[in-house]
Amino acid sequence: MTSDDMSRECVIQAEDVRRSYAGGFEAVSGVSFSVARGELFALLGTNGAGKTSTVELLEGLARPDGGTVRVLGHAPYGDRSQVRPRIGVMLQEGGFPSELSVTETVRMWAGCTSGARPTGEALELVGLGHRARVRVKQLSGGERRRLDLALALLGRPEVLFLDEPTTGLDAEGRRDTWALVRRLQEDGTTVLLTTHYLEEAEALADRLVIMHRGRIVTAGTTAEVTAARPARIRFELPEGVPAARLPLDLRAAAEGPRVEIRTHGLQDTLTELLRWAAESGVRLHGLDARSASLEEAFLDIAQSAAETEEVPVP
Ligand SMILES: Nc1ncnc2c1ncn2[C@@H]1O[C@H](COP(=O)(O)OP(=O)(O)OP(=O)(O)O)[C@@H](O)[C@H]1O
Repeated sequence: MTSDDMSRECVIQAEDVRRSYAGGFEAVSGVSFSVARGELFALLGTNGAGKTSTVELLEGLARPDGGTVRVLGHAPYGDRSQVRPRIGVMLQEGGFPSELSVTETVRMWAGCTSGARPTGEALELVGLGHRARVRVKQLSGGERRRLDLALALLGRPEVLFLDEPTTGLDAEGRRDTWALVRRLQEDGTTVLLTTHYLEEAEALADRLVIMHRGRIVTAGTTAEVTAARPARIRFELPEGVPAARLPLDLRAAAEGPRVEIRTHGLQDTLTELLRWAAESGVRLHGLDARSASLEEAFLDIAQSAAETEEVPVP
């Protein structure tokens, strides 16, 4: 974070938070992070890592069994009446009465929301204006997600909790939602996002954490999280050019004509490769060079976390 970020008001704070379920199973085991005003913070993790269990504490749906959570300076469970009007929550399952039309659903919600946006505006924001009269039961899965989002945005929340906001949306719907989330953030909304789409976190998040089995295993910006992982260069050698002709240190990466090189010095390795190709008059088919993605970092982290947990066979 820059010093400017650090001076910004801390809007969400979790400190050594714990949550257990009946039977004593601890789903959240000492999680700490903070989110500044206007920041988009992503909570990522393996299945069952404890993301939803954590977010529910921030939304005021349950009280932590240990540690503290603060949203806008209040305890979200204990001071619910202070926090609830200022936050928007998009849950994984909206659970609307399916016989109501889209407009009726928004109006019903607006009835219990102070300072609600006009119904038409809320629907236009999420691209559902043309479906206003349709019954909820006739909406597609993606359209229901949009309705969930419209309801979360109805009260112009200062803090928005988005739990898997683009599940079921097609590629265009996903991009539209991303653009909307960016606009809200530009207007100063603080966003806490949980998602399984790492590309989504990469596109939107200022900072993120990755959880596994109730704990945070990595935290930082996307660049920080991916920095330690090698970049990748892929290409295919043309017929008649054996891998043995590649520079010595690049040969080991070849499997037949297909070559995949992993490197911590992308620029130097690429320069060496391209110089060799130019000098040898070799055309590299399908050449693709990229820094490590969040997805690769995530898979690495999940795999190494799982390996350290493996119980040795006696
Ligand atoms: N009501 C409950 N009672 C008992 N255990 C629960 C309950 N809710 C969740 N759990 C357990 O707590 C752990 C964390 O669940 P949680 O839903 O928070 O994970 P998650 O990271 O959101 O998972 P996913 O990515 O799969 O949605 C899981 O092992 C889950 O089975």
